[in-house]
Amino acid sequence: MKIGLAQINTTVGDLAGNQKLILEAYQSLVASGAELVVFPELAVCGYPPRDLLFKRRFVPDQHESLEAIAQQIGDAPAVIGFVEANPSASGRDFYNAAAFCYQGKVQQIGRKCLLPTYDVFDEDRYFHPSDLPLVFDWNDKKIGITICEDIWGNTDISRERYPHAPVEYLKEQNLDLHINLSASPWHWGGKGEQREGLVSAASKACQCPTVYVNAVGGNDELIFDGRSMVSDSSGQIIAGLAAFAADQKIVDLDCEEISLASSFRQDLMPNIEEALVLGLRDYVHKSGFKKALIGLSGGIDSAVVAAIAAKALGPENVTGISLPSAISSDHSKSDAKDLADFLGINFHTVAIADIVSAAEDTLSPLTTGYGRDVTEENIQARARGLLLMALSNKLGALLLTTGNKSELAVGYCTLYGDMCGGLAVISDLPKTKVFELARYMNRDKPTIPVNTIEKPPSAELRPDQKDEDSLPPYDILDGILEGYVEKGYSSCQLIEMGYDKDVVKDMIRKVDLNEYKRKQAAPGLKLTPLAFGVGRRIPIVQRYVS
Ligand SMILES: Nc1ncnc2c1ncn2[C@@H]1O[C@H](COP(=O)(O)OP(=O)(O)OC[C@H]2O[C@@H]([n+]3cccc(C(=O)O)c3)[C@H](O)[C@@H]2O)[C@@H](O)[C@H]1O
Ligand SMILES: Nc1ncnc2c1ncn2[C@@H]1O[C@H](COP(=O)(O)OP(=O)(O)OP(=O)(O)O)[C@@H](O)[C@H]1O
Ligand SMILES: NC(=O)CC[C@H](N)C(=O)O
Repeated sequence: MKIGLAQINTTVGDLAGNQKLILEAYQSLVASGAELVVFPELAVCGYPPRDLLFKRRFVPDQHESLEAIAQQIGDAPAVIGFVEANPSASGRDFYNAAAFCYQGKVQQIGRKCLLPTYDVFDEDRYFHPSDLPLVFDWNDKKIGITICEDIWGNTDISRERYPHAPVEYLKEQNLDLHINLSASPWHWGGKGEQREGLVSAASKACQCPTVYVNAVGGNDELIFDGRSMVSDSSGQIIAGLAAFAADQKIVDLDCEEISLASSFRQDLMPNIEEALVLGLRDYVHKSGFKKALIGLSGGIDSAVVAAIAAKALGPENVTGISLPSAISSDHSKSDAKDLADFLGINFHTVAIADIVSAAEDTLSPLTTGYGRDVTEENIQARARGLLLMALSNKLGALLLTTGNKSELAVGYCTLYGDMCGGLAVISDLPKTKVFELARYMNRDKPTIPVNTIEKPPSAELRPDQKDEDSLPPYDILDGILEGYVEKGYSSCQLIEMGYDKDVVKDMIRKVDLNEYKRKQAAPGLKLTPLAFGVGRRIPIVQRYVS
């Protein structure tokens, strides 16, 4: 049997646009010989729809869209993810469902059994779980349909969470084909390999091929990497689709030719670069923007963000602004200009010395006698924020904010200053990884000036300031932050791991104190298993210390 895998990039809530994508992919795959076409989880409305589901017309409108799609489906079936209204409406009003459509109608409906409710997922809030996955006969073939998390029920972490794994049921069903519709976002730490293991294990258990179709594209902070795949009945992965790009392919299950896409397995840095490019491009374009704006300090964070933006949007759509103050170094200006030349982006200089002194003079009747402190440092960052947001308004370009995960963790950033902006591109990338990515981006041609990578990081908000005056070296800071923020270790555990007691206590205190800043920060693209954002919900006002 020839199966078409339609790895499409939907937009949440764009019912008309998603319908068009679904029908175009269906028609082109069927024209090329597909006998059955599979789409990702919730393809009709996009994933995750979150509280759009509570808008009274959303699910009915989405049902109408599914009906309109089904009318265009001919003899070759399409399996399409959608939200089904739950007629028994016992609290959770919907099912996360898959429609098996052919000959102009929805002929079968499968429902998700395991509802992920952890990290960025919140499906228990919306969906009712099905007891069993759908199994039915079509054209003398027995087909089983699962939806994303349903195949995760057998993993070590989820065995305790879910008492019944749908695959355990499916393996008794003598299936000819197992189909899984997914919306599985990427993060580093082996997610791709984990999925391959699960797809392969499902095939081995059911002794039949598994067709796994994943979503692709950015939606808010989530980056779906695609990498749809097929495994044969022995569990061998026999086909793979592109990573971080829309793709479609026909796989002939009767002709088990191994045709893995070359990008199927990749090193960490290409993954991070591609994830950021896709996440940034989709956030900007799906929000209705074409252009982006970045304050270029000559430092590494803004350089990496500008390089990602140039790749994602095209250099002609990116503008870098150097905003030197009275204390800015010469290299901050020349490194910013070199970067803009390397990238081919638009570049302008707007001096802020006058606006900073005007702000200080205006305040002086109220501040005389206090002495200079962080207030004046922040006035510079805020003057830049003011001017960059004005240019965003005027040029219709989205301002990208440049803070990395390390500084956002400890609050080394100015609220309403350098935190201004619509998307925090690298807010889930620790500073040590920012350096690695910058070096990686220079692999083929000069992209980021070497001086930007080699000079010591500095906020340049007071003369001769260096990040390491206020923070431990970044390799130590990032180790502590990974342990405390991502793994939940206590200070005692971190000290036992060999980190200095005073440094640990100071950094943990800073992380806890700065929750208020992160709550007001722009949304950021998720790259790690635990990002600041919807997957981490720490109270702002709290006093627990561990
Ligand atoms: N719990 C709470 N809930 C809500 N708001 C709270 C708050 N605690 C303080 N605040 C408010 O926040 C203010 C303090 O925050 P903020 O004004 O940002 O100022 P603050 O955090 O004191 O200073 C910013 C620090 O970041 C450094 N920095 C700035 C810019 C860039 C970089 C870099 O390297 O990239 C580093 C800078 O050198 C300075 O050390 C308080 O004055 C108060 O208004
Ligand atoms: N002179 C400047 N011109 C333009 N933008 C600036 C300037 N200084 C700071 N910014 C903006 O504020 C952000 C924070 O910069 P800062 O130098 O304080 O810290 P950083 O974390 O070392 O960042 P970077 O590595 O980009 O310098 C920068 O990434 C940039 O977007
Ligand atoms: N949509 C889903 O069910 C996603 C959950 C799954 N564990 C994943 O991250 O891939």
